[in-house]
Amino acid sequence: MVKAAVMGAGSFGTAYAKVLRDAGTEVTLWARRADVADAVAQRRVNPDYLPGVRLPEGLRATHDHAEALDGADVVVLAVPSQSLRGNLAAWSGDLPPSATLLSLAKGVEVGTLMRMSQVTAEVTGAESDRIAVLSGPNLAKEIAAEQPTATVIACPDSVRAVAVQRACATGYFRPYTNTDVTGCEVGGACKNVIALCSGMAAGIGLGENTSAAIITRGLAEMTRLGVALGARPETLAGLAGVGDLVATCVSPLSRNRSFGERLGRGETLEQAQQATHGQVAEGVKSCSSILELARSYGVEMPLTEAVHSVCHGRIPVSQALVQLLGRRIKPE
Ligand SMILES: NC(=O)c1ccc[n+]([C@@H]2O[C@H](COP(=O)([O-])OP(=O)(O)OC[C@H]3O[C@@H](n4cnc5c(N)ncnc54)[C@H](O)[C@@H]3O)[C@@H](O)[C@H]2O)c1
Ligand SMILES: O=P(O)(O)OC[C@H](O)CO
Repeated sequence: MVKAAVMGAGSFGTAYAKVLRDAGTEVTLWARRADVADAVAQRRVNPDYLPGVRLPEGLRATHDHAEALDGADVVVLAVPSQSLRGNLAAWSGDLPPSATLLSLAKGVEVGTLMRMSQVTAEVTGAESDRIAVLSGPNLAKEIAAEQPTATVIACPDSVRAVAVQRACATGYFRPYTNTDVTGCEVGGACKNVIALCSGMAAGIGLGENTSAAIITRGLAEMTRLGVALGARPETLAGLAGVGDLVATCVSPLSRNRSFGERLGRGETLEQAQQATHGQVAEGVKSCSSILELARSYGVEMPLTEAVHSVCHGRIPVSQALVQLLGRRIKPE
């Protein structure tokens, strides 16, 4: 039986641990907080992150990272992107040397401008064929409710991708494989920023024409960046690109969209942050790193630029809108 360590017991780490366990994989979930590990191990619940969800029998949980990692074939990295480097450094002495390292995080590191697979390679020294990413339209609460969900598992080594695919395929969770790690990571990181934008538009009262324009032009700008970084455009047209973009831009369950909506309604960044109750809206930080990355490749990302101006330049959403619509008109 495949053995997995899921490192991070937030919403998605917990939901994906359930998927793996439901698929027949042996799973240990590592929680940063001892009380969360105890709740999962003893009562089969994670009330802070997935309230109301009954977790499967046989799902182990611990607060001790070495215990979770011991003998794992797959190590699932389920912490927020800006904390991945620090967490990996703390775990690196205990990572099994031939395990597949599977990142669930959707972001670009501030400062280094690295994608999560690059951070993982740098910190652990693992070869790129051992590093995989999972990305797609995967709202944790819907997965935990066992609603039909598809995703993409990307790894340069297709044998490893298929092994992870088999370890998490269930009646409600359908993983596809891909070798385009860059495309999946660019899609996952950029869609959070576009979802912030979509939420901002909804928050100031705009309707579906605007929403559709943001999603479509958001796809165009994330595809431009992906291609510049070596991704395949087909990946951005798939589940990890347009699929995730649509789910995140339209769902009230998305933390990024909800965060943007609060800003659109006139709340400050601090007020919106407080309302997340400690959960991550990854796009707030990644809009800076993505924008810097895009500029370094000469790629235009006007929606990302607008989100960055609102979040970090502190301009009102209405002013960002005027700036966007004042851009030079051009062919599609
Ligand atoms: N929630 C979803 O629906 C979903 C779906 C797909 C991908 N993701 C991605 O998965 C990653 C994790 O998201 P999540 O929803 O599980 O996040 P979350 O905010 O619900 O939980 C984060 C978890 O990481 C732990 N953690 C460890 N070190 C941390 C640190 N230094 N700072 C903050 N938290 C730390 C927290 O204790 C917590 O258990 C993100 O990159 C997110 O974009 C989330
Ligand atoms: O809640 P969000 O905005 O972090 O989005 C969750 C997932 O990434 C959707 O696929």
